[in-house]
Amino acid sequence: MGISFLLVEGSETRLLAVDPENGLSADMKLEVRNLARVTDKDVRILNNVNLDIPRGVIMGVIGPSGGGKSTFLRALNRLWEPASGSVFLDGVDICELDVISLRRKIGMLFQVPVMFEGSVADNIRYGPQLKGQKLSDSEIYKLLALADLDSSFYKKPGGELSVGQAQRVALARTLANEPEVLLLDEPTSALDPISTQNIEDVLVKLKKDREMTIVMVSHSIKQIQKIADLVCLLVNGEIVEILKPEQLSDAKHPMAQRFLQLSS
Ligand SMILES: Nc1ncnc2c1ncn2[C@@H]1O[C@H](COP(=O)(O)OP(=O)(O)OP(=O)(O)O)[C@@H](O)[C@H]1O
Repeated sequence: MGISFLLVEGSETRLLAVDPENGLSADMKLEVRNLARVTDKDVRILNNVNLDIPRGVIMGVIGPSGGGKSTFLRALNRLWEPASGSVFLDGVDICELDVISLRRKIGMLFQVPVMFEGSVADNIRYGPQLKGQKLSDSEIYKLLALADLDSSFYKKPGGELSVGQAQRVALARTLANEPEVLLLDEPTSALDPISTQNIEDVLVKLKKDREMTIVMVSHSIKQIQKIADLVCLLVNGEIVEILKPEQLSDAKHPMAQRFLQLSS
C-alpha cells in the first residue's frame, strides 16, 4: 500500500499518488518506483521507496541520520545504479538515458563545494565546454547574478573563496548546464546564516522563474518550512510520510514524530 495525498494549489487540487500500482502521471517530473538498495553485506539501505515529485516544486527530504537520504538523492541521477526499482524523468526510465546527458538535466550540489582549478569563470565554463560550447562573458555574468554573486567574482581564483561563496559558484557552475532538476544534499549545512539565506533565496527564485524541480536533503526543519512545498520523511530507508511543511506537526509515524520533536 502506498501513500497518497492531495496537493492544493489555489483553486487547483491534484492527487499526488505514490502508490506503485498507479501509472505514471504527466505532470510529474520525477517518479520513483519501488526503489531499493541493499549493500554487499545484505543490509537494506532503501526499502521499496515510491515518490512522485511534481514539476516546479521544492521537495524537502528529512529524517534521522543514516535513514538513507543521501543514498536516495544519489539514485536520482545515477550516482549509483538502482539494483531494483526505477526512477523516471518526464516518464523516461533514467537508465535508458545517456548518463552524461542525464547529469546535465539533473544537476547536483553537495554539502561541501569543490572548486576545480582556475578562476570562477573557468569553473562556470567547464560543463558547457565539455560539450563543445563556449559560454560568452555576458552568459557567465548572468549565471553569476543568478547565483547572487557580483561581477567581481569572474576573475577570482576558485581556491580563494569562502565556503559560502564557493557553494554559490558551484550552483552557477551547475546552472551553466541548464538543468531541469536540482538535487541538493545539505547544501547550506556548512554555511553561515547570511550565505544560507542567499542560497535559499536563489532556490526559491529558480523554482518561480524557471519552474525548476528541486529535491533538497536538509537537517534544518526551519529551512524546510521556509522554502519547501512538500516534505518527505525518510526513516530507516522508507518514506513514512509525505506532508506539506506546515503539516509537519501532524506526522503520525512514531520515529518521524520523535525526530521532529527533537529537531524543533
Ligand atoms: N556504499 C555504501 N556501502 C555500505 N553502506 C552504505 C553505503 N552508503 C551508505 N551506507 C549506509 O546506508 C545508510 C544510509 O546512509 P545515507 O548516507 O544515505 O543516510 P543519510 O540519511 O543521508 O544520513 P545523514 O543524515 O547522516 O547524512 C547508513 O547506514 C550508511 O552507513
